Amino acid sequence: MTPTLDQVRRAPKVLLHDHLDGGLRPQTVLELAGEVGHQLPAVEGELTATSLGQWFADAADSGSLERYLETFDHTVGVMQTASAITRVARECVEDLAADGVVYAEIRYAPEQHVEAGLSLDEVVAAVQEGFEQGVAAAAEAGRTIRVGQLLTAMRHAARSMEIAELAVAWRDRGVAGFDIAGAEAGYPPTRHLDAFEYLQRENFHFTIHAGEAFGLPSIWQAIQWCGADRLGHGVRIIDDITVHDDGSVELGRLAAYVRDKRIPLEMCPWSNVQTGAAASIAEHPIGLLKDLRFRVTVNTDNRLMSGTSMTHELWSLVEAFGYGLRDLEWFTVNAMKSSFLPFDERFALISDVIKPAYAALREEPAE
Ligand SMILES: O=c1[nH]cnc2c1ncn2[C@H]1C[C@H](O)[C@@H](CO)O1
Ligand SMILES: [Zn+2]
Repeated sequence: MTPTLDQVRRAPKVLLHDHLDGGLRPQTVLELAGEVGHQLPAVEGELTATSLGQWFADAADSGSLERYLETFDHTVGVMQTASAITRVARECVEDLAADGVVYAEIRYAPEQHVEAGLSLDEVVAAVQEGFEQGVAAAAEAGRTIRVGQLLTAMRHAARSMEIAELAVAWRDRGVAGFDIAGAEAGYPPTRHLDAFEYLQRENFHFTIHAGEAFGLPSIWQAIQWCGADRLGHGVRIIDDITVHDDGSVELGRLAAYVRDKRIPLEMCPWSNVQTGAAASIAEHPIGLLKDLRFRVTVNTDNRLMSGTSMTHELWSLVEAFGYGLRDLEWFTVNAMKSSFLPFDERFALISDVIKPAYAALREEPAE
């Protein structure tokens, strides 16, 4: 059954890969830049929330991860005080809840928010405060959402051990896991091996951006050297899959391992189109990977830069691949199973929230 856009909007959604500094409202960027005197980029015509939002989308639509990442100067630049960070975190949760997201893990790099003198600990506290305000505001608006923080270390920098320790220190106060992000080529995840080994000794969870702008060696290192629980993007796993002329499919050893071990792929279709990792949504490897029953999840990555939302990502897949409600439920249950929440809580969200809601949507009369 093909869903309507309104049904996709109302369906419960789970988001594992969303950057806090990639999801600001354009209006908030404008206001915060005015408050702190941050110089925003020159846009065509008058500088308004609309023209600024368009600037982000155009600049990010670059075909290169490096140029895509340059746009973050203008979001990170206005997120240097506790009040600004708290506001962005609160609005993030409100926006996700309004989009029908019921569970989200939201990431950012604390080390990028200390330019005006905040300590790493104060940054995490400011985000947590904003998340709690956002959950409360969503509840007042009749929406139930649960959120956790993922602390990211920048792969070109050298603070991963410190950030890993910060994540573990906050594990019972809102931080669900750890990640590394930033330019991939030239910065292999093994540079941060000490941090990953520390996290494993602590029985903590982490995901690694890998297989986005760089291919199989990056994925292989993330899994086999670093021990990643999930792959951020992981889209280049497709390079280890051969589709023969007769339609038969052959998996290389790494692709087979990823599928056999049910390693979750945090796929972000529109982000990949912008950075050139996929030519279009219709040609995105997610279609084949889903058919082959990899543990695929659907995510937004950067809602501001991609002008996207969970509804928009899923709806684009419905349009490109003809997915129905059962397919969307499969992505959602995959994501919930792959979250860094304790098992019993994941299980409860699947059986008490996700499954009943999708069953009810399927019961709705066709338009
Ligand atoms: O898709 C991405 N790949 C690698 N790095 C990314 C991506 N999206 C955002 N980032 C970076 C830029 C942000 O400032 C940082 C922390 O959220 O993570
Ligand atoms: Zn990302």
